Amino acid sequence: MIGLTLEGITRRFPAEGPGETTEKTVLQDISLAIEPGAFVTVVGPSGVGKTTLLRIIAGLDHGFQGRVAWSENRQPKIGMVFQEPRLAPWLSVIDNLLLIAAPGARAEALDLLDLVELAGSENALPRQLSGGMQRRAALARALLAKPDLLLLDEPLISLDSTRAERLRSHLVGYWQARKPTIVMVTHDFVEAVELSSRVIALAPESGRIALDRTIPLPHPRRVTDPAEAALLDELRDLARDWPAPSHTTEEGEAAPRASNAAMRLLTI
Ligand SMILES: Nc1ncnc2c1ncn2[C@@H]1O[C@H](COP(=O)(O)OP(=O)(O)OP(=O)(O)O)[C@@H](O)[C@H]1O
Repeated sequence: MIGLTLEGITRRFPAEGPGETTEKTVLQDISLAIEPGAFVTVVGPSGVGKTTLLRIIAGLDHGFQGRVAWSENRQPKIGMVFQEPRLAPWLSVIDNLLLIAAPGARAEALDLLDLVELAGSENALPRQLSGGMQRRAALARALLAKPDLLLLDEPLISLDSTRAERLRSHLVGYWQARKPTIVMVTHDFVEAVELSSRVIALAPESGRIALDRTIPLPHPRRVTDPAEAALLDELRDLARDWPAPSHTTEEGEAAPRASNAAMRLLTI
């Protein structure tokens, strides 16, 4: 198991647009120690820098100030699921999975496709799948690589609520069995509180950490548990002034986000 430490991470992007001279700071002085085997969820409004933080941790963004250090002084094996699935369009789903897997991994790849509820789609080309299905294939591909650190950018967005519920439970089962360290980004507070061992909220404007809570509750969790309910209330209070995000449906169309997460927040 691998842990990581973020020390004073600050990310500024150059000014955009003619006449704009001020740099844009999206993350400011983010310092965190993430325990080996933790399941950390990062929440925050759209544009606050959640994806940027994942990209910095993944080593895909080098333009930041600060430091990322690993608990064992070695570069971990990192699996990342991006918001866009990034499957090779000319390869079938199973071949996309096997592209970066060890030889002889076909049976395991099929098991993982089953886990993400894509059994029977292994020979389809990515374009024959919906956006949500492609994202699930990308999740299976990341799991097959057996990463020490799994970085997930909204992996369950746009799924219908029943399927999302099942996949959450599969994801927790995978985490408990394998104990990779997970850092996940989500807009869904209930998802954050149901799944993770720690929730971190980033504040708009300042780009700093607004909330950092560990969740020492066993799984499966119930949102009616007082400790969970209290944390949800705290997150809702924080988010009162956040600009409304938008999301993408299973069919890949932009849709107003009056959907799952909001409904679930309202009904709990
Ligand atoms: N390469 C870049 N150059 C300039 N600005 C960038 C770059 N990458 C990200 N940004 C800006 O940084 C901000 C944070 O982007 P990021 O994608 O990390 O936000 P986010 O919190 O993940 O948003 P969302 O929830 O909508 O995915 C955005 O305003 C974005 O436009």
